[in-house]
Amino acid sequence: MTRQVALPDGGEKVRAAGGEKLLEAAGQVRELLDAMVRLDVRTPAAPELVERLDEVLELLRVEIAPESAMVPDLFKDRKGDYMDRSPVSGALNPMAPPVSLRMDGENGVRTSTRLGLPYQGPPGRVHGGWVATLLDHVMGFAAGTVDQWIFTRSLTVDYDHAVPLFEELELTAWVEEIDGRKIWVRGQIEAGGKVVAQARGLWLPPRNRPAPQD
Ligand SMILES: CCCCCCCC(=O)SCCNC(=O)CCNC(=O)[C@H](O)C(C)(C)COP(=O)(O)OP(=O)(O)OC[C@H]1O[C@@H](n2cnc3c(N)ncnc32)[C@H](O)[C@@H]1OP(=O)(O)O
Repeated sequence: MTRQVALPDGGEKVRAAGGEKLLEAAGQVRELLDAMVRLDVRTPAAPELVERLDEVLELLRVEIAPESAMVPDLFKDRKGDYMDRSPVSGALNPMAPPVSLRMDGENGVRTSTRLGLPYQGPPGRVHGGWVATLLDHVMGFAAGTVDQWIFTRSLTVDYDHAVPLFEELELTAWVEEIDGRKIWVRGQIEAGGKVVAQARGLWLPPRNRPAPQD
């Protein structure tokens, strides 16, 4: 079973298209997100922060595309820098940790990441919703989100142990079984060499799409 899996390129296309500065800005906003959750509520920097951010937003208001322009047609191939805006692996999305995906054998996808305070759930641990998000994302790519949409139909996550903040997390996902349109995928997160979370899920293309090739 050999499957073609297209992965986000970690911003290479953006860089090649002259978006180096925008990538740098995304990195700064990512740093800003981290700073926001580390500020004291009475920080004396707040008034100036508001003023400076207002200037930044003023600059952007005339540049940003309408929301509808950023939503691609579901049944056309994904083009442009759509993947660079993803909330998990999008180099241009400051919400994304980000993760840079790579192949792991023929049917698997692997990545590593480290999450900081914006992702904190219980003290010192990654928020469970983000644990599921990370797994959903890498498992979706392992399922073969290849220039077409394949959706998560079911995802069951086992939170075996705490998923720690500030530590290197190894994420892997692999296709377990293909049954017609149904693609069953497994995924796991390791920290310090131990599996801390694992998941199994079902991925499906929309009904009017051709079935994936075995
Ligand atoms: C940019 C990169 C993104 C990375 C990927 C990230 C992943 C995502 O965020 S995806 C977004 C979240 N998911 C969604 O929006 C999906 C919403 N759901 C849908 O659109 C539809 O339900 C869709 C397209 C998945 C499936 O549609 P449809 O084929 O009509 O569904 P449905 O008939 O309910 O199920 C199909 C089959 O799966 C089976 N099935 C469904 N759930 C289960 C389950 N839990 N266990 C076993 N079988 C199941 C059904 O019984 C059915 O079987 P059969 O065809 O043999 O009768």
